[in-house]
Parts: sequence; C-alpha cells; structure tokens
Amino acid sequence: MSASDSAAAYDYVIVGGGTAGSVLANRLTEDPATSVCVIEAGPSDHDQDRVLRLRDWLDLLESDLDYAYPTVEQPRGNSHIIHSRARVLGGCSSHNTLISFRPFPQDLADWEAAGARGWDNATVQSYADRLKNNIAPVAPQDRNPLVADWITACARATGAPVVTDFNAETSHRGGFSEGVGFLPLAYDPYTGHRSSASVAYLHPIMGVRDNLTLMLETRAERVLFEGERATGVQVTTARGETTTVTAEREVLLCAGAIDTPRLLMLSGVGPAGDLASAGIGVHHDLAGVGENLLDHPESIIMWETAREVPETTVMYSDGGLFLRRDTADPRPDLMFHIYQVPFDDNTARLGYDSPGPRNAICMTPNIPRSRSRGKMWLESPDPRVKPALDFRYFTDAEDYDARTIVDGLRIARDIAATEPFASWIAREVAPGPGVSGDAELSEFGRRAAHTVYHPAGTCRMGDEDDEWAVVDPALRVRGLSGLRVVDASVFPTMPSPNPMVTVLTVGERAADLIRADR
Ligand SMILES: Cc1cc2nc3c(=O)[nH]c(=O)nc-3n(C[C@H](O)[C@H](O)[C@H](O)COP(=O)(O)OP(=O)(O)OC[C@H]3O[C@@H](n4cnc5c(N)ncnc54)[C@H](O)[C@@H]3O)c2cc1C
Repeated sequence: MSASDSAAAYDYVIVGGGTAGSVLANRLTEDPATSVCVIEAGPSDHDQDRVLRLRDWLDLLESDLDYAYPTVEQPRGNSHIIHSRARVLGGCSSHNTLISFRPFPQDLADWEAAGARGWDNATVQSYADRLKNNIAPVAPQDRNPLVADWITACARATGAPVVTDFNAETSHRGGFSEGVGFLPLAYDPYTGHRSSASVAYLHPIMGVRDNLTLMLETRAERVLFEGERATGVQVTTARGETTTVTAEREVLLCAGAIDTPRLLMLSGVGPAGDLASAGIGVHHDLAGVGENLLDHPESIIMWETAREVPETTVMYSDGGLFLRRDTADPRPDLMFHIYQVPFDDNTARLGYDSPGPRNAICMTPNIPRSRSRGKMWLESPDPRVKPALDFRYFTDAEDYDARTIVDGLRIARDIAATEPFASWIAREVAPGPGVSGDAELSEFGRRAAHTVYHPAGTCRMGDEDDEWAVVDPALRVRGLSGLRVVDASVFPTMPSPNPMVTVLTVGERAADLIRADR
C-alpha cells in the first residue's frame, strides 16, 4: 500500500487520489498488466467516520483535512471567502455535500463550441452512465418536513414543477429548465455514508489489485521532464523524504482546479511572465495555466424560524430549486439551495445576529453560469506558499452576476411569503426587511457572498491551435508529451449545476482516451 523506495517506476503516475483521480486509478488498473501509482497528499478516508458520515461534512471545513485557500481582495465581492479543498483520499468528494447532477446537454454544447471536440452530449452521457457511485434522490426516511413544505411553497410561488428525480429529467426528457425537489445525492441511504469517489472506486480495490500503489500523505512538488516529455514526479513522503516516482508512460495530474495549475507552475509550465515574477524558471511557456478561473458564486438570505427545525436530514441542505429568467436558453439561470442550519459565517461578520442552531433556515441563490472570470498565480517558488486566487467576483461588464443575485433574493422573499413555508418563519434576519432597493440588495448580496465551492477551468480544454487552451480535447498538455490533466481544471466553461458528476465523468472518459493512445 505504500512505497518510499527512490525511483520507483510505474506505467502511470496519478497525482491526486481525489474525485477524478480515484476513477482513473480504478479504470486503469482493470488491466492487471498496467501498473499505477497514486500520489495523494492526504490520508486514507477508509476508516475515518468523520469523513464517511455525510451528515458531518460541515466539521471538515477548515479542519486538518482542508487546504483552506483564501482569495485575494475582491473589491466588488467578499474578500473573506475561504475555498475549502479536501486533503484526503477521495478529494473533495470526501468532504463535499455529494449533490449529484448529470451534466446538462446545452453545457456540453458550450464545451464543444469552446473547442472540446468529442465532448458532445451523447458521448459524455454514456460515460455518466458508467459511474459506480450510488446516486439517488434523498430517501423518504431522510426527508425533512420543513424542506417538504419549502418545496411546495417554491412550486406555488414560482410555478416551477416539483421534480422527483432531476437526473431522470436529464436522462429521459432532454433536461429541465425549472424544477424544485429533494436533491439527488451520492450516498448510502441505509448508513448515511458517502458514496464518494474513493468509496465507490478505490475501497473495493485497495489491497486487492497488486498493480495499484497508493502513496498517501505524500505531496507531489514538481513534475520532472526530459526535454518535452514528462518522466515522473518529485515527491515528499509522509516521513519527509524527497524521492522520485517515475512514469514509464504518463503523468496524470488530478490535483484539482487549484493544485493542478499550481503544480504545473511550480514545474515551470505556465505563463512565462507570471513564472518569472514568482522566481520560477520557465520550462514551457503556456499562457492559459491559471487563467479562466470559474466558480458558482452564491449569496444568502436567512430567517429565524417560529418553531425548531426538525432534525431529519442527510446533510442539512437537502432541497434545490432551479429557475429560468431568460427564455431564449433552455437551461435554468438561477439555482437555490436551502440550508436547514444557520449558514452565518458571512452574515455574522457583517454584524447580523444568528438564530440558534435549530432555529434558522436559509436560501442561497447562486449563479449557474457566472460571467465573471478569474485567474490564479503563484507568488513564490516555495511549494508551501499558497497560490493567489482572484475570482474577480461580480466584475462582469453587464453586471449580470450581481443582478442574478438580486433577482434571487427577491424571489426567495416571495417564497418565504408563501404557505406552507410562510408559517415556519418568524422574521427575516439577513439582509432584513429594511434592505429592499436594487442597489442595497446588490451591496448586501455581494458583501455576504460565498462560494458553492466549485472552482474549475484553470487548465481548460480547447483546440490544438487555441493559445489559451492548456490541454487538447484528449486532455494532453499542449506542447509537452506524457502529461495530461484529468480533473475540474479542464472545464472550458462552468457546468450549470453542481459539477462533481461531470468531474467523475471526465475521469471515466479520460481512462478510455489514455487506453486509446497506448
Ligand atoms: C465543501 C464543498 C462542497 C461541495 N459540494 C458539492 C456538491 O454537493 N456537489 C457537487 O457536484 N460538487 C460539490 N463540490 C465541488 C466538487 O466536490 C469538486 O468540483 C470536485 O470534487 C473536484 O474534483 P477534482 O478531482 O477536480 O479535485 P479533488 O477532488 O479536490 O481532488 C484533488 C486531490 O488531489 C490531492 N492533491 C492536491 N495537491 C496535491 C499534491 N501536490 N500532491 C498530491 N496530492 C495532491 C488532494 O489532496 C485531493 O485529494 C463541493 C466542494 C466543496 C469543497
């Protein structure tokens, strides 16, 4: 299970045993003649109940299992957001909420239009069909009566249909424009445990397949090259030793949308000017590394409840609402999660009081296709220094992002005024009924903004001749060989819904692309 011998060699070296990395490790080791080493900076999740119990996810944020990346100052947004990224086997699928939406057909049409040839809807859905995770709507015994009343009120107030299985709408009806219901989750309804990437793809084969090596608590610090070819990775092991892991065929970067571009830049692959400013020697000038930083920004409205919120839940955010304002596009353009707990980090900082833990209910409107684009870069060649993340929240020229949040806050108030949800509510805590003009709502919405924790796009896919693309449609890093990126970094544009299933699907398809190149 562990290897620390120097210069160990494998066919494939996967950096990051996270969401996409777990899928890839499983699929590539299906062939007993193929050897794979997974280098994972975090520990195993295998016997960690605090990780496996989905209901406890909030305790993992900013814990020892979280890289917790700050952002640079956001003049039009909230400068205090901490981007959680998991440091544990399974990656973010081991500390997220496991909301699981199949990719939307029109989002994949956007990918193809952006140069991601071959990532069409029919192809990608066929890979989504292969996922091993147990994905199903919140089970009947886990359905909170308050959330059920919220769903009814949403349908009445907005006209959105109540949906029993969002993913069935995508699989069998070509998608949905609007809808409200209990969310599809990757979990085991009998135990409340995660059906994360590690649970579904790694646990069944750990210690079973001899051709799989896991190097846990081992950090990749640099990709090694001979000329243009990636030959392996320099790592620091759990014991603090620096060693080399050699890839006979390919190095596969699956460290996520922040750590993959970070590792490329630490290895001298990235925009030459940015690398020089950080004191890093340039091995391969690649303009797009760290550009196109995407996210789903959200804001919040919080109420104090008139009665205690019933405790039944899977993970305290079990319902979702999708709405569409622009009828020219079939996709929803506003999404809301409901939070059955006081999600008050940002409101408390702004001076709002917080109801008790059992007396708050929140709605968090988010922007499915945010138009602001960010960038990340390094400020030091030291691999321990965290990167600079500038999401440039709410900076799009048309102010579309801020207007979407204002629309969301207003719609949330309409829902709160509608039975049977209305009678659960005692008062609006934040932003409070006094905040009602567009400008005031925008100011509050942006200052109290948060992330749905979906950074992506920083090594985006594109045509071979697109100078801002980092990888080609087969996920190979442009201008180099033996090196691919397989994680949320490769998204050319942001999927409208929560992206984890799309990441898993990228892992599934990547395995076929890699095998096809052998
Ligand atoms: C709190 C939270 C809640 C979320 N909720 C949802 C949700 O409900 N539904 C949804 O669809 N999406 C959700 N997301 C987003 C989703 O989880 C991510 O988009 C997805 O899991 C990213 O997968 P990945 O493979 O790109 O990266 P990750 O899963 O982050 O995997 C990266 C792995 O690489 C490892 N690593 C990093 N650097 C190194 C290094 N240098 N050396 C070795 N290993 C390294 C990390 O430890 C990690 O295991 C959430 C995210 C968070 C943080």
